[in-house]
Amino acid sequence: MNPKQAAAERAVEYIQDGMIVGLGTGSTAAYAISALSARILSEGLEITCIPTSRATAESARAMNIPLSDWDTVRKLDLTIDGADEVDPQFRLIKGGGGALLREKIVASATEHQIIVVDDHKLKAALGVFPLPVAVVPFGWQATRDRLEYLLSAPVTPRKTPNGDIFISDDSLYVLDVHFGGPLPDPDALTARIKTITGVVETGLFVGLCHRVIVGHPDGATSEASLGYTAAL
Ligand SMILES: O=C[C@H](O)[C@H](O)[C@H](O)COP(=O)(O)O
Repeated sequence: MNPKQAAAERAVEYIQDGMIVGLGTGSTAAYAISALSARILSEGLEITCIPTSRATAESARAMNIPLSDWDTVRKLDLTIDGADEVDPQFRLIKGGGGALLREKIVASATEHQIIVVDDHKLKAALGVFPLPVAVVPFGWQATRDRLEYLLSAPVTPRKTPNGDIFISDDSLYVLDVHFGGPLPDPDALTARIKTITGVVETGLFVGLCHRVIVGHPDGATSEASLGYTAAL
């Protein structure tokens, strides 16, 4: 079995009747959405979900997964999402698909955040994958220049495969910061970046992951948890 699929299917086992569940974005999270849909069908699982992107909402609807909105939900019991890099302290780089802002809002409101990855995503230190930063489109060129100056690293605007500038679900641009090596002081980095006017959010997630489930090439999974003590 595909390692991403194996990790995602293991994560879906943590979902219980009555939960409010966050649905992540990306290819790994997509496997979780399919597995969840299968459980709803086979077990009559009663849950409601908050999607982290329009694409995820569309997939969930197509698979008859009940969705909710923020009018009725303030806290989520469990969220399953992917990541681009994970370090030993469970810090993450996310946003390879541009969904970092909604993903961080959902993660911040989630009691038990499960990150599902294949073993290539495990890193001793974050920073080879470019760090996405969501910015307001107005004056983005000036925001990019200030980011480059602050961080001493090249910053490029995210483009679509056909070369247009990428626009997020919240009508923001995404600037990728190419550190090309370990992030400088990851715990303080988002606060530093947010001193720049025009920056909305970064794809650096600190203190927002409680469990990591890793899929391996042979289809086995391994997992570890941090700071989450509820009986499972
Ligand atoms: O914006 C996208 C998300 O942060 C994804 O969860 C992340 O990029 C991982 O995606 P994938 O599972 O496709 O590697």
